[in-house]
Amino acid sequence: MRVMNFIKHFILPPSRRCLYRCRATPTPTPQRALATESNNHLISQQSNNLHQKNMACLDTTVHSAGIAEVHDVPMEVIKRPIPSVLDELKVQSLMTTINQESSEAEVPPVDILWIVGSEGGNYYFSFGGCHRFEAYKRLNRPTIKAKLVRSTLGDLYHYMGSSAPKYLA
Ligand SMILES: Nc1ncnc2c1ncn2[C@@H]1O[C@H](COP(=O)(O)OP(=O)(O)OP(=O)(O)O)[C@@H](O)[C@H]1O
Repeated sequence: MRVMNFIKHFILPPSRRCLYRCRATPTPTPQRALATESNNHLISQQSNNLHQKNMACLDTTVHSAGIAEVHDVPMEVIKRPIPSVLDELKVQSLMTTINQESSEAEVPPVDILWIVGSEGGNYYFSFGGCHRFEAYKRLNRPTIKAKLVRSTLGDLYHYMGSSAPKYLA
C-alpha cells in the first residue's frame, strides 16, 4: 500500500504534467504551420510511423523529447542564422545514408524552432543539425525531416544574443 502511495504521489504527477505540457503546446498541424506563409508549400506529416516510434526515444534532443510528430519541412522556409562549421566526411557519409532508401530512416529529424509572429506569420529557425541540413541541401532535397519546437523570441535570443530579431510579424 505504501508503495502504491509513493507511486501515486511522486511518479504519476510528473507524467501527467508532461502530458499536459504536450497538449498545451501542440505541435502544429501541417496546414496551421504554414497557413500564413506566402509560399504554398505544405509541411506534411511523415507517414512513416515506424520511424517515428523508433526515433521517439533515440536520437532526440532535450527540446524535442516530448514531440513525436515528424514533418517534412521545406528547406526554403528554414532560416539558419549561424553559419555551420562542417566535417566534410560526415556530410558525405550522411548524404550516402540519406540517399539510400534502406538507410534513410537511420538519420533522425532535426529540431526546428517554430515561432508565430505577432501578426500570425510563421518563422522557422534552425541552429543544430548542421551536417544533416547540409547533406539534405547538397542532395537538393526540397524538404527535411524535422520536429517543430514551439518557441518564442526569447528562445531565439538564447541562440543569437542581440542579433536576434526584436520583432516578427
Ligand atoms: N552516415 C552517417 N553519418 C553520421 N551520422 C549519421 C549517419 N547515418 C545516420 N546518422 C545519424 O544522424 C545523426 C547526426 O547527428 P549529429 O548530431 O551527429 O550531427 P548534426 O546534428 O547533423 O550536426 P551538428 O551536431 O554538427 O549540428 C545522428 O543521430 C547519427 O546517428
